[in-house]
Amino acid sequence: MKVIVDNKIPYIKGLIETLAEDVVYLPGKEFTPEIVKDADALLIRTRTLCNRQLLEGSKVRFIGTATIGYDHIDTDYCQKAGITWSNCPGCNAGAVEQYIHAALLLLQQEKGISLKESCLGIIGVGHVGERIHQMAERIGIKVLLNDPPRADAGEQGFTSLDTLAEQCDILTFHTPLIREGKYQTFHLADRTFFQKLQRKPYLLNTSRGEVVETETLLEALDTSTVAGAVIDVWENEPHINQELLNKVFIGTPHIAGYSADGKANATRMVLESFCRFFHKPMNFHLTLPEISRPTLSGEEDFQYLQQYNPHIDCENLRAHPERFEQLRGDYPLRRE
Ligand SMILES: NC(=O)c1ccc[n+]([C@@H]2O[C@H](COP(=O)([O-])OP(=O)(O)OC[C@H]3O[C@@H](n4cnc5c(N)ncnc54)[C@H](O)[C@@H]3O)[C@@H](O)[C@H]2O)c1
Ligand SMILES: O=C(O)[C@H](O)[C@H](O)COP(=O)(O)O
Repeated sequence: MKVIVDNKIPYIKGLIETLAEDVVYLPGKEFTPEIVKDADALLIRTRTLCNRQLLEGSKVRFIGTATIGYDHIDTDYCQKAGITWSNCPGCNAGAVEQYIHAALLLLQQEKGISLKESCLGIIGVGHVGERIHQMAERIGIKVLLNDPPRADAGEQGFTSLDTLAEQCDILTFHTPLIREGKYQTFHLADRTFFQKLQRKPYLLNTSRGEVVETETLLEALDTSTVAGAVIDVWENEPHINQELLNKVFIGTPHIAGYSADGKANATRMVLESFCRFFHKPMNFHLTLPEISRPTLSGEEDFQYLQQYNPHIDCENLRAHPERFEQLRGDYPLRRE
């Protein structure tokens, strides 16, 4: 069996070789129709666009993406072509929670936001959004939730996006990228949405860049319709809008989910899906390297930021925006 593996999936080397005879490692952007033609499976990240152009005429029967998001897989095409795919639900939700928690603490420390007197709107309340919800309740922020698919399924506790726009001081996006249909999230934050904002909120986006319309966010920052933004995901990555990078409070190279723990979960889950599909025994063991924990001092919030402070990732990106992809590829995976 031949498997092509993205060479930036950590902890997989040595394990996949026990499950397949022929394993080829490649950068995610270098998967071509010629290369995948005789592969049985692809183990990918968000950088490999899996569509007709890549897959037509190939032997590929299984695609596993070691990520939560799967908007880079043309699922309709895969269904028609008889290709099974899987993602890793929730794998790095803890890392995104850590990122948002740190961003909220920085808003409090540096922008004078009183979290306990603020209202946080969470748009998309799945694996990540639920964790943010619980974290926000722990630290005493009032929360409003927006998730039309869950509300339409009869679940309680959700409110409209318009209500969030009117009442929230901080808005955080955690939806998948859905390009069309009833639950479209492509440019969910568009001009109409920004016009409804009442409280000059901070806007946080760790979902996908295309969920927020870049030009309109820039205008909203210029006109103080929003007080500021924390942006981890960008339209047109890795060729990001540098004007936006310079204007945001925090701008990072799509690393909110980049904890060692989250990456290890993803690798384990993608291997489990691979084994289920090909009826292989799951007798591999994935262990994370031990880390020496730093000695922390000061108050609890200060200690939290000593463990992870997104300003450092922001400074690195501002110094070299052209190295967006390299900064992700060489990221020193943090612990949750
Ligand atoms: N920046 C990062 O590193 C990073 C890491 C993990 C995930 N993500 C992104 O975050 C997204 C969410 O992750 P998750 O694990 O919570 O996914 P999930 O599928 O568990 O939850 C997504 C939620 O969004 C809701 N939703 C769908 N359409 C919506 C709409 N139009 N408006 C409001 N809510 C809507 C769904 O009902 C669901 O509850 C992923 O799809 C991925 O794109 C980014
Ligand atoms: O969807 C996800 O899981 C995240 O966006 C993830 O962090 C992206 O990871 P990458 O494709 O860079 O491995």
